Amino acid sequence: MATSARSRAVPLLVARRGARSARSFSSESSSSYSKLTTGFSSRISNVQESFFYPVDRVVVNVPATTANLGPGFDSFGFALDVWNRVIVQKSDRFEMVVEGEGEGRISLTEDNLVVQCVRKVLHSLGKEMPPLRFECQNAVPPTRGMGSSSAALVAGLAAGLALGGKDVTTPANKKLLLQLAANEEGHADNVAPAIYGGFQIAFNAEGHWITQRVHIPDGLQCVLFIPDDEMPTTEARAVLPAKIDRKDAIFNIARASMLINCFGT
Ligand SMILES: Nc1ncnc2c1ncn2[C@@H]1O[C@H](COP(=O)(O)OP(=O)(O)OP(=O)(O)O)[C@@H](O)[C@H]1O
Ligand SMILES: N[C@@H](CCO)C(=O)O
Repeated sequence: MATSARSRAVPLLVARRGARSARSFSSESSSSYSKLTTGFSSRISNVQESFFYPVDRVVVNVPATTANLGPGFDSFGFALDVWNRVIVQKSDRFEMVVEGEGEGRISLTEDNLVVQCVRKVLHSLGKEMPPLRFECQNAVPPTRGMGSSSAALVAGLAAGLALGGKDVTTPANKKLLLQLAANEEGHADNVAPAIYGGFQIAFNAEGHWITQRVHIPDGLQCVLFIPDDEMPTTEARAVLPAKIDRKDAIFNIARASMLINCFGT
């Protein structure tokens, strides 16, 4: 089954050993090389150690992701070497600064997705959100199919957990982060690679989100075609049929399985 590709970044994998990746990104219609992040974790591990310390400042780096990979609708996604950085600091008043992609369009008020996520996590930990200064340095263009909302969700939730005293580098807290982020997003194909890096197969099993890494060859690069036009995920999903034929399901199962096998051989 395919989702609407109109106005979404379309990934094309090419093996280019030793080739350089793009250093910067633009939201203009363009094709661009981006390395896949094949490391064993995303740079979410950069969150400041927070065990037993009052945390005043948190820095989170979260990658762009591409999801719906081939036949893997809502389940296959991988991380790209394009990063948003969110710096959250205790302050005497609320402040939001957005630089880079989405500047001038992304909300500067407390309804910003990153802020909402920090507040939500702190609430769930029984804490009120203190006055905070947010600095968002964005390289991920919003509403182009590069997982900008997932990057914002993961950054906000991770920052909230860290401010609430959790060490988000531990496997248990990464798992918690996956549950929180996928529940917010409704599917895990962007948030799983945003948290764990690399190529992830993610799904929901009886209310619990599960993700598994697909080992991919080193040196793969992804060519992205990024459209000028924006397409919010809600609009793209709205054109999908609620049901699919058995023959379409069979078509998809076979190709999804073959895609994973191709990466492994
Ligand atoms: N850096 C950001 N900071 C705060 N909010 C953001 C940020 N980036 C995106 N958003 C929010 O997410 C919305 C875009 O989400 P949407 O799911 O439509 O696109 P996407 O995540 O870029 O695409 P896809 O999920 O298909 O890859 C924006 O309208 C904005 O509300
Ligand atoms: N699988 C998701 C990816 C984009 O968020 C979708 O198609 O909505």
